[in-house]
Amino acid sequence: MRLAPMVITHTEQVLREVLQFSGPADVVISRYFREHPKLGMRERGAVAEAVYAILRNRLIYNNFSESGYGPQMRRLVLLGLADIYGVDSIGGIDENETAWLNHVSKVDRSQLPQKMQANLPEWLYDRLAEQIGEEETGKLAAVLNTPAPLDLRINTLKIKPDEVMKVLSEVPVECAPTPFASTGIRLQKKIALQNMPLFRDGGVEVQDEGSQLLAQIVGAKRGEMVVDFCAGAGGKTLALGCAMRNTGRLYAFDVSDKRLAKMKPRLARSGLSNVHPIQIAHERDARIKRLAGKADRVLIDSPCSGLGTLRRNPDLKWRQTPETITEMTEKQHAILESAARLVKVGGRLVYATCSLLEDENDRIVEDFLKKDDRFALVPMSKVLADGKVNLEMGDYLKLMPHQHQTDGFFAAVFERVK
Ligand SMILES: C[S@@+](CC[C@H](N)C(=O)[O-])C[C@H]1O[C@@H](n2cnc3c(N)ncnc32)[C@H](O)[C@@H]1O
Repeated sequence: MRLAPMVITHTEQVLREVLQFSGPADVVISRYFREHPKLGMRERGAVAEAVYAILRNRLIYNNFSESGYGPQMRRLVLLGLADIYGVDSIGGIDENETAWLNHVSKVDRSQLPQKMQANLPEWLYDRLAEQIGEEETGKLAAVLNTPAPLDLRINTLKIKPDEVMKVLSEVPVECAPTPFASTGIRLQKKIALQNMPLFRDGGVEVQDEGSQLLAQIVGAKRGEMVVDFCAGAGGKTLALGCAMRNTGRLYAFDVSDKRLAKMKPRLARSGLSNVHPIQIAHERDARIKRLAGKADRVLIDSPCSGLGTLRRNPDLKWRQTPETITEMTEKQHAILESAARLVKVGGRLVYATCSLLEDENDRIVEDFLKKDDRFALVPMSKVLADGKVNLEMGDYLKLMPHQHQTDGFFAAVFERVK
């Protein structure tokens, strides 16, 4: 089916705003759709997909667009639509544009310079290449520039895994248990989950397998006191509450009331009653001090650059800079130091990010261990073996999209020994 010509103009309008990078792309796109309620579902899908394709392939498209003609924004949009739907499906383009698109579609992209193929800003490419080498960076970038699969976490308080599989097979949608996280299911295609009782009644939540695994390695148990220090909209809070079988006390702290508000409907669906969401002013808030030395487990799902989630948020690579990373690391040091106070002797502290950068990961935890001798690192290899997770790791959890088919995640586990 051919796309309506208006898809091009709508995409151009959205793209113009998204490329200013003054806010997240998904927020800009959602607002645009709210302001244009008459836009159909198919058109909305095409506009969003095209914008995401342009963000993912920006360097290659900029290069291709030099050979086209007409407004630059239109050229980028046509390249995005052609990549997703094929040249023949784009309605409203003239013969010259068709010929140009057919010409560039024959370019062998594997012959382009590696940095252009990676479609990453130069500073980020260089940092990743320094960490893992150019070849590996190329493989990582290739996967980061593809859409993520849809992973679900089963809320075992409400439903059994085989019942979920049965419901999904009736959709029908191809799915399989995730390889590492114990209650994960990976779907081969996106489905309209929001309308299904399976989702509405809290049987499943959307959550990347990496994020699920992170909650799993916290090891939260029945009856414990657990703190989710940067709980946000509660992705990991819900998984922790489920692991605790809805017993004990689970504090969900965050500085953002907006994010905590988004947790509310998710909590209601989940059936959890052991969660206490609390808005704090900052990481040294007096309300935190009352819990000092009392928590069995503290998870810090730290604010970070989010560069491990580029499959979902491709705009982040263009919005982050070396300066924003430096600011972020200052925050990360401060949060880790402060949240550590909550852990009781014998308790565990988990520092995690969805960043791929050692500056936000290894460097932060190395510095922490140097400064605070009450904590000892528990090697991730041991944490995973104890949790019967079949995954090879060294001292830290380092999930990589091209190796583990998850978002990029980092985690380190510490035990308070004195
Ligand atoms: C990676 S997100 C958390 C995602 C969430 N854990 C989940 O699984 O859905 C990081 C969170 O840290 C919060 N944050 C930022 N600064 C903070 C601080 N000083 N103390 C506590 N939370 C903070 C942000 O508002 C954001 O929600």
